[in-house]
Amino acid sequence: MEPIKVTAAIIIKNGKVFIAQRSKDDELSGKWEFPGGKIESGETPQQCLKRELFEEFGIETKILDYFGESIFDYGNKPIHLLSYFAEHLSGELILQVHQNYKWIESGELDKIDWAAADIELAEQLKQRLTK
Ligand SMILES: Nc1nc2c([nH]c(=O)n2[C@H]2C[C@H](O)[C@@H](COP(=O)(O)OP(=O)(O)OP(=O)(O)O)O2)c(=O)[nH]1
Ligand SMILES: [Mg+2]
Repeated sequence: MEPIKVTAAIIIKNGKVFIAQRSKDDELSGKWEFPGGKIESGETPQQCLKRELFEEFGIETKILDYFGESIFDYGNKPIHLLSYFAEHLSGELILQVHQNYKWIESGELDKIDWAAADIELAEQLKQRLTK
């Protein structure tokens, strides 16, 4: 089956990484993620990510460099997660779909209860940021 393409943002501010917790009525309830969402037809990954960050948090962002990817199958549908660094330009963060968010130190990246697809990505990010 063709994987579902999903974008994920790595937003870093004052040395801390932004992560969000999926909501209670979600398939991956309580798990933490790099926020983003499914790429819609005709969209580039960068356009998708900018749209998702506005829809989910009401923030304007600039999408920066590609970081890395992860392919994971939760059982019914493989997910191809594409991550990009992003800068928070403006707008107060307001949760629209998540139950919580936090800014974490890079050293905490391997201590989070991640959605399974994110574990490898978080590990790669920790190596990148702590070296
Ligand atoms: N955005 C995002 N999704 C992730 C991550 N890790 C992970 O397993 N996923 C999975 C959860 C979902 O099954 C799938 C799609 O992400 P999503 O629920 O954010 O999609 P979306 O914002 O477009 O929401 P919807 O329209 O489907 O409700 O990707 C991640 O770090 N970020
Ligand atoms: Mg989403």
